[in-house]
Amino acid sequence: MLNVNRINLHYGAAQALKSVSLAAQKGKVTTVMGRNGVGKTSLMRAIVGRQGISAGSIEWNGRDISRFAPENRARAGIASVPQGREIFPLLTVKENLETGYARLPRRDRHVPDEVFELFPVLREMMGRRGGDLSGGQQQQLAIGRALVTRPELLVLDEPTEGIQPSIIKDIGRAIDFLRGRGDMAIVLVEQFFEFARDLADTYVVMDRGEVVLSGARADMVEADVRRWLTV
Ligand SMILES: Nc1ncnc2c1ncn2[C@@H]1O[C@H](COP(=O)(O)OP(=O)(O)OP(=O)(O)O)[C@@H](O)[C@H]1O
Repeated sequence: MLNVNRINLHYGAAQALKSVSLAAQKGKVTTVMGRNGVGKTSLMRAIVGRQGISAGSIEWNGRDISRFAPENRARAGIASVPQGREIFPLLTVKENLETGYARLPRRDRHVPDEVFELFPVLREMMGRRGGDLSGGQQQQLAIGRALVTRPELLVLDEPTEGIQPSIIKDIGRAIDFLRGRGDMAIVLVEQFFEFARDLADTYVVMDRGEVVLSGARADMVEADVRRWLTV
C-alpha cells in the first residue's frame, strides 16, 4: 500500500504541493485529476523520487521511502510511465523493453507474456526504432517497459494525452486487466475525465497544489468534480 502523507514540494521558493495526501492499494486504481499546472506531475515525481519533498512522508508497504533515491524505489517495486513517455527514440522496441532489466535478477530478464497480450503491436514492432512508432504505440511501449520490471505500484502520468481513441481503449483495458490481477496498486494521473472516472476506485482532485476533493468513485458527484476541471 502507498500512503502519501501531507507532503509539500517546492521548486526554489515556489510551492507546487501543499499538504497533499493520497493512498493507493493493490488491486485498485487511484486517479488524480485536475487542470494543467495544479501539481499532478509534481506529485508523481515525488512518489517515484524524481523530486524531493520538503515536508510530510511517503510510505510504501509500511516503509518510509521519502528519502529513497529513484533506483531504490524502483527496486522496492515502483515503476512509472512518465508524461511524454520518455522512450529512447534510437533504441529498438526490444531494446527499450530491455532497459527495464537492470534491476531484475538474471532469471527474470525476459518480457512477460502479458505485455504482448495487452499490446500485440509491440511484438510486431520489436525491431523498429522507438522514435519511428506512433504516439499511441510509444505509450504502449512505455507501459510495457514499466511492466517488464514486475512493479507492485504503477504510476501513470496522463497516458491518454495526444493519443487516438482506439489506443486509449487498449490502454484502458490494460489498466483494468492489471487492476484485476490484484497484486498491483495503480495511480493514474489523468485529465480526460471520462477515462479517469471509468477506471477509478478512488479519486483525488487537485487545484493549485492542494487536494480539493477526494473519495470513492461510488460516491463521486460528477458535477462537483467537473467544476474543478473546467477552466
Ligand atoms: N522544474 C520546475 N521548476 C519550477 N517550477 C515548476 C517545475 N515543474 C513544475 N513547476 C511548476 O509547478 C506547478 C505544478 O506543475 P505540475 O507540472 O506538477 O502540474 P500538472 O498538474 O502536472 O500540470 P500538467 O497537466 O500541465 O502536466 C506549476 O506552477 C509549474 O509551473
